[in-house]
Amino acid sequence: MNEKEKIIIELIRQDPFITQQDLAERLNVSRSAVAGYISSLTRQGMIKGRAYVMNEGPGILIIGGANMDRKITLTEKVNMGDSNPAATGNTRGGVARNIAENLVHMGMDPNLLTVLGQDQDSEHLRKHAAECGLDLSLSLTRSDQSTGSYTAIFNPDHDLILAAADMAIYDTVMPDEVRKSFRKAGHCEWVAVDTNFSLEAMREILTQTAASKGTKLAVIPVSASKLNRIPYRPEQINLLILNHFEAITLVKNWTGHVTEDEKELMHHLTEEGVEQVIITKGAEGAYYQERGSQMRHQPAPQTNVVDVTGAGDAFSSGVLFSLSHNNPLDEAVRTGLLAAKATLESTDTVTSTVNETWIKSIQQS
Ligand SMILES: Nc1ncnc2c1ncn2[C@@H]1O[C@H](COP(=O)(O)OP(=O)(O)OP(=O)(O)O)[C@@H](O)[C@H]1O
Ligand SMILES: O=c1[nH]cc([C@@H]2O[C@H](CO)[C@@H](O)[C@H]2O)c(=O)[nH]1
Repeated sequence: MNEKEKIIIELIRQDPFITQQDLAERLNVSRSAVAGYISSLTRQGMIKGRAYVMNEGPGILIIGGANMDRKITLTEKVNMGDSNPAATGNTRGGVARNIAENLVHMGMDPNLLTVLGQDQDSEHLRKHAAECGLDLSLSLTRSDQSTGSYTAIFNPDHDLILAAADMAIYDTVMPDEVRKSFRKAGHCEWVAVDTNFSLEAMREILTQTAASKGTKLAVIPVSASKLNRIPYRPEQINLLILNHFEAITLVKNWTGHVTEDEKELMHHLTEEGVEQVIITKGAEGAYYQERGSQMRHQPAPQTNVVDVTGAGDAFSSGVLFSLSHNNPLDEAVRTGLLAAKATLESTDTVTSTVNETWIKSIQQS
């Protein structure tokens, strides 16, 4: 390496984006002479090439259900034990999948670890994921199981009468499959898990997350009946987002205390060791608390409810987006409430209204 080449290397080290023209001026030589030095340095292996630096954003792994949802809305008051006139429709669902799709719309690049059958529903879910850019490369397939499905029946006012979940496929996920997927995923800033997988698989998810330095864990229950799939390791949970009824049930399961009071529910969950807890309560909005501080509350914004499915998932997506972009919990809850409002005002479980432009506009408001 001659003197000029040594200076060029030093200048590139100080500013990897320095142009050949700038180098020429600093060395008092022509730009074409600089081009000659650069090709010589490249041949010598001192310069490996020019590269664009991508903004990868925070890595986030979402784990849990990807279902087909069947929505049945009665057109008249329910008549139990009889045939009821209704309007039906199918949509994509699954708490983990809904959250992952919302995050893709918001401009993030989440990886979804789920399990799908080999049927029409899985074909539809895979095709849609490919179209919207949702990464399913870590997901598993079962040829002998049906893709998860969720059938919800609503009264004419859009209130849920009952829902039925066929999700046996999720119980087939084995801890060693979870281990392999974590190895493939590499480092993530956040792991967010719903409670569709079995307790054994969930244990492995918590173990793998704890073993990955600096990775935060969010747990988002899908229903009160699946709360027993959360391993009792509250101190490993950085963020717990659950609705009021789930909070009452979890506190009872974990501590034996029976209470409906938000302050007491928060107290118990944070005392057990959870770092940040958010309890959503329908039109009342969200209560939240960080361990060692006071409970706070934000009311839900005025909303014209069209369809309630997916509101909780949109809320969780807004919170995860905001926290993974290093915003404080107050701001994350505000984003969650606004995402839930947009979803409630749409018939879609995941609404395309909540997208990158939307995120920018609410950040400025
Ligand atoms: N009737 C409503 N009016 C206004 N906002 C609502 C209403 N219902 C739900 N929300 C919003 O959605 C958020 C989540 O709703 P909720 O507490 O019912 O959780 P969830 O049971 O997980 O929801 P879902 O199962 O319907 O997705 C609330 O915190 C609130 O912001
Ligand atoms: O047990 C479950 N019930 C419902 C859901 C999903 O909840 C979504 C609405 O919040 C809906 O899409 C359904 O599939 C799930 O993933 N597991």
